[in-house]
This record gives sequence, C-alpha cells and structure tokens, in this order.
Amino acid sequence: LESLDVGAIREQFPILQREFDGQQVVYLDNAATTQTPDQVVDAMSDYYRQTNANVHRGIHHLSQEASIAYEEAHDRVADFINADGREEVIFTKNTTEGENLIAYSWGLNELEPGDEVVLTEMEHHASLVTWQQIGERTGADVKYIQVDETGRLDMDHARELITDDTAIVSAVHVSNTLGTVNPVSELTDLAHEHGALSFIDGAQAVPNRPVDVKEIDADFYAFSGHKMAGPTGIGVLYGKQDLLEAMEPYLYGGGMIRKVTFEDSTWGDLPWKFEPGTPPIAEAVGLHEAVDWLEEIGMERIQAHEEEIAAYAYEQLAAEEDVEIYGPEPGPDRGGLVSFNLEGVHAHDLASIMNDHTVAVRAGDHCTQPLHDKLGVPASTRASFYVYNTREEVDKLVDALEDARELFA
Ligand SMILES: Cc1ncc(COP(=O)(O)O)c(CN[C@@H](CS)C(=O)O)c1O
Repeated sequence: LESLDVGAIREQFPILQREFDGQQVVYLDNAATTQTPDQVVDAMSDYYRQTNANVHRGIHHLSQEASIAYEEAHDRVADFINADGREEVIFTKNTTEGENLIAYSWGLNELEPGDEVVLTEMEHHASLVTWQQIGERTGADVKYIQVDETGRLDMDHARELITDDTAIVSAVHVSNTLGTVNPVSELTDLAHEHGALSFIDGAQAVPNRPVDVKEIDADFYAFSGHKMAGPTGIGVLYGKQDLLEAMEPYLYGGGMIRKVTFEDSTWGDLPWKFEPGTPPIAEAVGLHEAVDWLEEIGMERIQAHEEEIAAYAYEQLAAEEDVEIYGPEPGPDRGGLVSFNLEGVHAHDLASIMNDHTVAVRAGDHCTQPLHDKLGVPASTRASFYVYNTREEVDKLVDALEDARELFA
C-alpha cells in the first residue's frame, strides 16, 4: 500500500496549525471526534449559500435540489458500507440515537421476560445503558461476554452465553477504550445460529477501516458522521430492509407518514419512516462529502496509517516502565488508539500536563465505566489517531510524561 501524504492531508485542516502558548496543537483525541477537512466544510457552506431549502415538501427548484442532495447522501453512504440501498440507511443524530432506535423500535416491541440480550463487557454506554433500560422495561435479561486479560473477548464465554434464549447480540466493532477489534462476523454467526439478531456498534470502525455490512451480515450497524471527518449532528443506522419494514417507528411527525386521518395514520417508505421532521440536510451533504474524501484516500490506507501510528505509540509507551497499557498488543486485534495510565498520576492530571504541552488526549472512563471497574482503575488516558497524525506527535505525547512524573509521581 502506498503510504499517505500526511503533509498534503494536514494542509486541508487549518485547525491543526493552531497554536496555544506558542505551541502547535497535537490533536490525539480522534476517537472523541475527528477534525473536518476544508472539502467538507466548503460543501456544507455551499449548500447553505446555494441550495438551502426544506426537503420532501416543496415543489420549487431549491427544494427539489435539496431533496436530491439529501437522498443521494443516503445512496452514497449505502454504497460506502455495501448496504443494498437507501432503504437500509437511516440518518440519525449520532451512533447513540441509532442504538436507541433499535432498542425502542425493535427491543420494546419484541423483548419479553425470558429473553436475553448479550452484550460485551467493553460496550460503550450508548449501547450498555440503553439495553440495560430496555431490559428493565421488558423483563429481558442483559448478559455480558467477558473480556480476557489481553483485552480481547473470551469467545469460549461468548459461545456459552449465546443460546436459544438470546434475542439479540449487541457488540462494539472496535472498542473506544481498549482499541480491541472484535470478531463481529463470528459474533453475528453465533447470534444467527441461535435465531438471534446482531447489532454492531461501528462508531470506531467505519471511520478507520473498510466496513462491509453484508460481509459481516449484521442485522443492524450504527456509526457517527463526526468521527469520520464529517459534521456533528448526523449518524447512520444501517438495518436489513425486511427487519426495518417490520419495525414500528418510535418518533412520529411530518415526513415519516403516508396518510393521516383524525382516526389513524400510516407510515411512509424506508428510510423516511424513521426520519421524522426536518432532517439534518446540510449535515447529510457534509457526510456525503466526507465519504468521498475518505474514499479518495482509501480506507485500507487509512487503516494502515492509523495502525502504524498506534503501534508506534504502543511501543514508545510500553518502553516506559511506569506505564500500563490496556488492550491487545499491536496487530490485527488493535485499532488506532491506545489507552494507558502512568503510575502514581491520575489520568486527569496527566491529561492536564499533556495540555500544557498542547497535546490533546482524553482522560476519564470514555463512557465505559463498567470496563474501567473491571480493569480496576477509575480512569485512563487515551491517545487516538487519524489520517493527519504523525510519529513526531507521538514523541510529544511521550515527552510530556516526564513533566507529569516530576510534578505528580
Ligand atoms: C464505541 C462507541 N459507541 C458509541 C459512541 C457514541 O457516539 P456519538 O456520536 O456520541 O453518539 C462512541 C463515542 N465515543 C466517544 C465519546 S464518549 C469517545 O470519546 O470515545 C463510541 O466510541
């Protein structure tokens, strides 16, 4: 694979030139949100300047143009993840809303006492808290596939836990805390063998590696625009068409109906049935442009670059005797992020010292509190990488450790 021209890529992100206290920003918090290239910002600005109108309602030129742009964004995303078409691509606000859509629209109507929802111990709160609540309301039991000492899923435990009582398996594709890449095709096959559905949380996968939802054969798959060089305010829920056709919406209003009388209402076609009210139109234009931008670079090259930088960070940090790293060693089982702790220094203090060096990392539980409880730590510091990061930036992260030791250890 030809390596990325990181210099040329960085020139498309003015924010990466910013300085604080005379030091250029080192942005290593991409699992929280990625930066937005000029091409995407310009596409959204042009939309507001030239095309802005509401969709699916007006019969005037601008509304027709806006409607086409909104619909074609669905087609582009469908092509990007290898969905069958726009009918399988629902635009949401973010990954969290996509997970809630499945829980409310399918879970509340399908789950009953005796059913089981199988998660993993590394799930993000967007999934874990949602299924916990749905379990409480429906009487379904929530169970967790164990994470082993290497930070990988214990697949023997998965095979034991997924049974004919399992109604759905809900698993993260790439952990936002451990970096672990989970065997989502195997988990989906296990679910299907027992007549269960599979929901895959792809927030940390679609931006970073090629994802083919048909190859995984997931029934549902969710991700966010802002984590893939796109805007905030838009996410995607992929669902198999026959399942989405059978599901009742849980948000109602204009745009999602076919016919309304004083007595009753009927629902519109997919995906509009699940998109009530005025949708994120400019954001859809931005997401379309982000997909084009990513594919111009190539997802395989993006994955290779991220994993090379993450492997370098892992090795530099692992060489520090007082650093504990969580998750698998670099390789096919680790994505483009590294979470760690520096002995004797709380993650928040470490992140604060990093910030003194203008190194932007995340510290805390990364919305995976149960996982941190299992790791036996209250928090961790996480460096997460994207197409514009360099080895020199990793060196600045490692250099800042010394200050933290002097101040806190
Ligand atoms: C695996 C996973 N699943 C769901 C979400 C939620 O994405 P939203 O776009 O916020 O809805 C995230 C977002 N994780 C951010 C914010 S906690 C992080 O710093 O790790 C995620 O990583």
